[in-house]
Amino acid sequence: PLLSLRLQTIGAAFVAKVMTVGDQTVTLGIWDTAGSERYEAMSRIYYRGARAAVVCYDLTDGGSFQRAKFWVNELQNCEEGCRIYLCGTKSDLLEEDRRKRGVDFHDVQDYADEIKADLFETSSKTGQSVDELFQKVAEDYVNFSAFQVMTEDKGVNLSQRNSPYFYSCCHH
Ligand SMILES: Nc1nc2c(ncn2[C@@H]2O[C@H](COP(=O)(O)OP(=O)(O)OP(=O)(O)O)[C@@H](O)[C@H]2O)c(=O)[nH]1
Repeated sequence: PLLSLRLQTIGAAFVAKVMTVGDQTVTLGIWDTAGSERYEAMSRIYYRGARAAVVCYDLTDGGSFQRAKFWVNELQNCEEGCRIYLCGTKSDLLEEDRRKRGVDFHDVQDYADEIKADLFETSSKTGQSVDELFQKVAEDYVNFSAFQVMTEDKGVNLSQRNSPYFYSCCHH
């Protein structure tokens, strides 16, 4: 094309997605934060208190996987109650040509095991595995919250500002 326009995320975009898990309805509040390091401080504001983070990298770009590790470290250091999902994007390009894979699948799988993250390979173009990813996020949220309620003595004190429930982006 003569003119190629690519909109970069500045700050964050928000969408609410209503999901069904068994007989429960869960509304995921999803913030799409800027991947660029330039907006690093701003992204931090949006994921504070998040219960789940989908860390994306481009399956055709090894460097993007290294940058994804930076965000995983950030989350591990700052967000104890946040489950991490690794998401390799643009899987449609690999369907076209396997040689385009820039990150070895087994290396990512090993890393995912190490950080106890689930791993998905998705395509925004074809929609491949996108629904599965968000369904897993919702299911884990429901199951993990149920487990947490069972193991907590007397519920949750919402007046505690550092309570993960206070900032939770997901709610029933
Ligand atoms: N083939 C293919 N191209 C994609 C896919 N997802 C994104 N792209 C392309 O990759 C480029 C970057 O996509 P974005 O969605 O803007 O990437 P981003 O990581 O959100 O970037 P920031 O907004 O800067 O954080 C665009 O040219 C998209 O068209 C995909 O699933 N398949």
